[in-house]
Amino acid sequence: MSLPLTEEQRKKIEENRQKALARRAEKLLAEQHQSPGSGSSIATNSSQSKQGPPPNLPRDPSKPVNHGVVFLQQNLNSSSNGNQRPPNFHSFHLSSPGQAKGIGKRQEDVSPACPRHGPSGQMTLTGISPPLAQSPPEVPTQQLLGGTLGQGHPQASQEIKSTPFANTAHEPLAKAKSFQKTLAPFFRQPPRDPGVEAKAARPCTSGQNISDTNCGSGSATPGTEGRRPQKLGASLHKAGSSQKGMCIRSGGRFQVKIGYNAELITVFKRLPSRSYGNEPSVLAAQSLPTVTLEPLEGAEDSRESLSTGGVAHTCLPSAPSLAFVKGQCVLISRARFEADIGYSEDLMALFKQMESRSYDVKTRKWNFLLEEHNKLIQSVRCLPQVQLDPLPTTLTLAFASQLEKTSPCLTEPIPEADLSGVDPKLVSNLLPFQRAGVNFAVAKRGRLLLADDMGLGKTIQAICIAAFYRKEWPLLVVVPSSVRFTWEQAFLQWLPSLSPDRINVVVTGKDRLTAGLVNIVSFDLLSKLEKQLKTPFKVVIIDESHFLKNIKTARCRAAMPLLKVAKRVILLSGTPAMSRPAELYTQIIGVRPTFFPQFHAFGLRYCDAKRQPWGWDYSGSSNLGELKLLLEEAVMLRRLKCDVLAQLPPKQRKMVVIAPARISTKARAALAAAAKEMTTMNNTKRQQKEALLLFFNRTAEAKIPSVIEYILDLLESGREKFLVFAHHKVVLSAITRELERKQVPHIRIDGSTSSADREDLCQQFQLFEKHAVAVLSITAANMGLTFSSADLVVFAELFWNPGVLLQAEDRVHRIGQASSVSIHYLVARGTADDYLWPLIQEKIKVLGEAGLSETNFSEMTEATNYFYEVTPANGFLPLGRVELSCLLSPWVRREKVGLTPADFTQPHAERWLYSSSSGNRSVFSSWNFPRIRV
Ligand SMILES: Nc1ncnc2c1ncn2[C@@H]1O[C@H](COP(=O)(O)OP(=O)(O)OP(=O)(O)O)[C@@H](O)[C@H]1O
Repeated sequence: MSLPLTEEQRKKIEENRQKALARRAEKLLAEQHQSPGSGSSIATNSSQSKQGPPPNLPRDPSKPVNHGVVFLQQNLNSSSNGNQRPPNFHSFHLSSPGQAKGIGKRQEDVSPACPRHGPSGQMTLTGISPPLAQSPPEVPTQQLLGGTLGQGHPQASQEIKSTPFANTAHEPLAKAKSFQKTLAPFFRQPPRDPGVEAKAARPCTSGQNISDTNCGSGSATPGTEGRRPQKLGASLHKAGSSQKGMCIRSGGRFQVKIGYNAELITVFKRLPSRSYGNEPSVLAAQSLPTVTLEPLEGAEDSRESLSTGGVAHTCLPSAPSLAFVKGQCVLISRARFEADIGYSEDLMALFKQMESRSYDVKTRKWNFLLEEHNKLIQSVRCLPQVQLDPLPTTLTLAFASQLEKTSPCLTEPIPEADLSGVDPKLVSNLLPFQRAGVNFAVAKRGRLLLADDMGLGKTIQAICIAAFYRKEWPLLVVVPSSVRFTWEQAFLQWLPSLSPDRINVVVTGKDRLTAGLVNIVSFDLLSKLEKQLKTPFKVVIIDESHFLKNIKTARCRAAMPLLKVAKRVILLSGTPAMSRPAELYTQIIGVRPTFFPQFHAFGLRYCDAKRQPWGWDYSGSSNLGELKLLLEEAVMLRRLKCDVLAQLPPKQRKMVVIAPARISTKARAALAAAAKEMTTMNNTKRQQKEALLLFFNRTAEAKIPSVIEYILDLLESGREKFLVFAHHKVVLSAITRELERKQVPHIRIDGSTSSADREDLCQQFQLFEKHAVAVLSITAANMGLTFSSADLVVFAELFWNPGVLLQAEDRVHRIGQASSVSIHYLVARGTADDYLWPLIQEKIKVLGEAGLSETNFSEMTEATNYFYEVTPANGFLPLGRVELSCLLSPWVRREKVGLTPADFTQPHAERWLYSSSSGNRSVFSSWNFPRIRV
């Protein structure tokens, strides 16, 4: 940390600064003398305003007259151009003290005397003229006068007070012109990063910027920002004398205290917010031999101040540029862009030549059809004092059809994709909005970010899109490790044509990444295994693609090259950016590698990039409307739950298969022992029950790491509020411990929580504004509590009484719940869940058939792939209907197919048993028994 400067050090620094500035002025002056051609200042561009193009008139240094000027500014913070960098105010020097005269006429009255320089249509002192002539007709005159024009008029927030100044109307016409030359550098933009400046710099069209034309007075005002003060220095030197003045803040306005200078007054008169005060103090600066206007104290960026008279100058924040306007084009809709730029008379004239022009009274900006973009930019390049940056190339490419007007209609309907090659089971199950998602993906040639809200079925859509490009497989699916097996199940469920042994779930770093036709790998393993890749995958799915948000992470570094070479890239995320646009960058270039090749360009435009002493800060946001349009046009499809609520069931259950790899060897051994105990043939019913309880206990401990991993993944994915139910204290405690460690706000309600506390905790959770987790006991918190502010329930453990589970689900699915509720059941292979899950299914089914439960659990979960429908066609034997009594006892099933306890713990690739109950519905888990081929 640096120590504060002492007073003495500050003085020394200030002295040195003054000296440096003086030396700089000297040097510039010398340069000025050496190159007479460049000594000219104001561009020869004259306005085509009502007054017509006046000649370049020499500055008149005569008539020293004492007078004061009060220059009022209402809104010191108003930004004058699209760059959002307010021009700064600089000191100025005038060569000839003038005779005091009244100056009070409005610009229109004086205009014949106000020379404009340069080619037709060009106004030199951009932003000074009152906006009346250029104002859109819709804007009330009073607004214009009152300074509410805003963007189109940098000084629009200034109030016009036409307090008469003495005698200005009688000033020789010639005087006015030199004001432009002299005052132009007063308001300049702060120094910018050279890189940024270079990027933003508009090529000088004819080499004729402001500095290129000599107005005959010898004073100089360069057109380029960096050169303006130099020319000013030259001007001062030639004049040989100057006046001193200063800016004094006065409420929302500021006063300029300075002696008379005819040119200065002419400029003042052209400022709409001018007002004249006759207080003695204002006159204090009169008749000084030099003119130095000291800017307001405390203004930003004192480094930018220029001192030519030995006075330290600071900059005036937000003062409008008198000479140079700079801004940018910003997209505001698929068809239109707006010019985000300060006021310039010539620019207004140019805008009015655009056929598609439209003025937005709210934003006070002009906007145009995209097809006029190139024309406008080209025309603006002829205005030396205006810099209007075009839309970035990425945008012009993305909206090429609008720019080139190749597309007759604005929103062309997305054609229906031909899904005849995709499994009918999948296609027929797509909800209408999901089908539209697949169409969108195919229209984008298989490269997109599918950013549907959580729970809207991104998995089924992604599988369908990938299946559309099946000829280009093998397919790579990169997912968080906690959902690897859920994805496997989803492929099995939705693509019956895909043989199960063609699915390769990569479980360890020793596995092969390319062993299957469908290869599912976690982010972390991908970074270890990517070197295995000899030929790139042509089709890649990335689930929870926001995991790639940080380009520096190993997972991102591993995935990005794959995405670049893949032909189809399907990114899935319900929360592509959780806090700032910078997080979107990798996902955007993942889908469109040619967009914004440099992050910096993206950062400047959309992350409000700011240079800090330590480097660039990209944590902000800017032009978000444009970013949204770009994403929607070329990268992303996003639907919110509320958009498609009518198509969604009130509850969506999902079985999440927890990765068995997370179960420790010790736990696995304990589970095997418990399973063995359960399968002892001669056990009584009571003994069987005890054995199941033992198995259940062991399962609880074994599942803890995977449960925690899943919860943390949910939090990382942006799930804000959810409930986690568990039965065992050890599980509840492990979860709360982890949440405490991660400092995630949470509540816990279990059997030891008093009824008074329960209500309080419940209220606390309901009122939490950000993310929060309610950790609840299945048996102690399944009734009487309302958690409708959440829409997700996670069951870390199962329970044999489905009625209790349903009640627990309904803590969220109740009155006050406006959304579709997601229920995730975490089920671990090779554990008691193998028994409990089918048991629960059937019990609920029975309840449903008896009219005691509205929920057809089996139907819901069938869609969530716990079961596998078997047909002889796919090589498996349907075992026929199994009696309900048998279903309630897992042993019957086992005996029926002749399994041994060891089968329960075999590697998942070999576990397949299929059976069917009524109709075609399978009722047995697809993974908890060995596979039996017919
Ligand atoms: N068309 C459908 N038919 C049947 N079930 C569906 C359908 N669409 C989605 N589901 C089910 O809805 C649940 C949520 O789907 P999925 O997990 O794909 O959502 P998601 O958008 O990926 O959510 P998240 O972002 O939370 O991962 C799953 O159980 C899924 O099987």
